Amino acid sequence: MEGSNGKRPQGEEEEATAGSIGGYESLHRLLESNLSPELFKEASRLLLGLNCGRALEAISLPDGTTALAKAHSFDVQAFRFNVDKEFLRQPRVVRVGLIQNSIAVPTTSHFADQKKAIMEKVKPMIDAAGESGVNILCLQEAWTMPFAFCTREKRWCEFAEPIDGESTQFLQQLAQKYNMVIVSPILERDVNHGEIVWNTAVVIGNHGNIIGIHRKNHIPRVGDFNESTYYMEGNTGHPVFETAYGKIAVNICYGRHHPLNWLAFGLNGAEIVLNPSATVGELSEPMWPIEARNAAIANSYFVGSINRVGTEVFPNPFTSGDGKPQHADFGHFYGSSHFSAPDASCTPSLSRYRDGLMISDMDLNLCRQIKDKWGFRMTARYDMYASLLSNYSKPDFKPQVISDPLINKRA
Ligand SMILES: NC(=O)NCCC(=O)O
Repeated sequence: MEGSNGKRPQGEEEEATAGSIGGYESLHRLLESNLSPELFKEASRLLLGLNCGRALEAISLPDGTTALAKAHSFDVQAFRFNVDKEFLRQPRVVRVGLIQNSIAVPTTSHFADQKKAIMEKVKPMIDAAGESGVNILCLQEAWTMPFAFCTREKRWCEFAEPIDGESTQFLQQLAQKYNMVIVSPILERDVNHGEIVWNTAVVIGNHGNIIGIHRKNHIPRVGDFNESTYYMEGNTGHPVFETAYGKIAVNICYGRHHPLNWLAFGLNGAEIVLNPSATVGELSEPMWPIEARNAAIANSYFVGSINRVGTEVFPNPFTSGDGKPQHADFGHFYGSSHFSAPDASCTPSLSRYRDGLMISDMDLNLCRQIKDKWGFRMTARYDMYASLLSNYSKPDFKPQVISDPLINKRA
């Protein structure tokens, strides 16, 4: 367990802290433990912003939740995003949860055992969310399996399930039990279209019904992320799911590097966009706290960012055409799940190496308040960009560049 200073005591197994920052769970914990309270307050203000002029409030959770977190050794944190009081609208507070986790057994185990072990591991975390009254819960990308897409081996396709398959049925019961919307990102087997594979989020309603699906729009071709070997770019557009608790959308992992992807969910009216991900430190960590937060600001909605944790070692080494020697793992998935708000505030992040549940209360009225304040939608000039994009996508597009006729003249 983490000590009272946020650092693991010396002597605990090194493996337990693999992925820590000098023994600390997160940058936030590192700063909190090493700065004076005044300096920490200032650093937090600059790093996390302010919400309604104040630092975000932590909220206390029921004893049942903290007991589950202790018993199953996962990080749990909870915060509240406030809004200004309005005269004509009632508050629209929803409680949203994000779950990050490592895989449960080695990737060499029987596939059925791997899936079962992950489901067993995630179940108490879902229970903890349910006990805490979470209304909308999102799991990590391809949560039922190791992120084996680095390997290019086709046998991992066996983890793919139809939309109404085993993991959906498992979650449907929990959604109903806890009256909770659950977003379940899985590897999908499209049984109606030649059994092809997609990277899909299934949105399960609070009555246990399947509201719909979204398939990952942008497929990475970077580093070890050889996902294009397995599935194509999604064909579901940018759906927004109107749930009992608000309008939500799912921007799956690599889609977070595409501002137009974020924009499209916003144009369709999303109030919360969930970003279930699987990404590693060496590749993307400097981008992680920026992109989602920028999307929340630019599109006046909340974003929930989730990344898996740990290092997943595969049976056979692979290369990825980047000149690096062959290796058998992606590197460290750095967790750090968190929420960003339209007013530019964000929560601290969950642990860089432990499983975790991040909970936030958010009043969705903040979305319109920020639209009214900043007017980004009003000032966006969509027609100008629509015409540029339409021209750009034609084969005869010429970039609008005005060259200095004297560019080659000597001074
Ligand atoms: N899962 C996934 O799309 N990862 C790509 C790497 C990244 O976007 O950081």
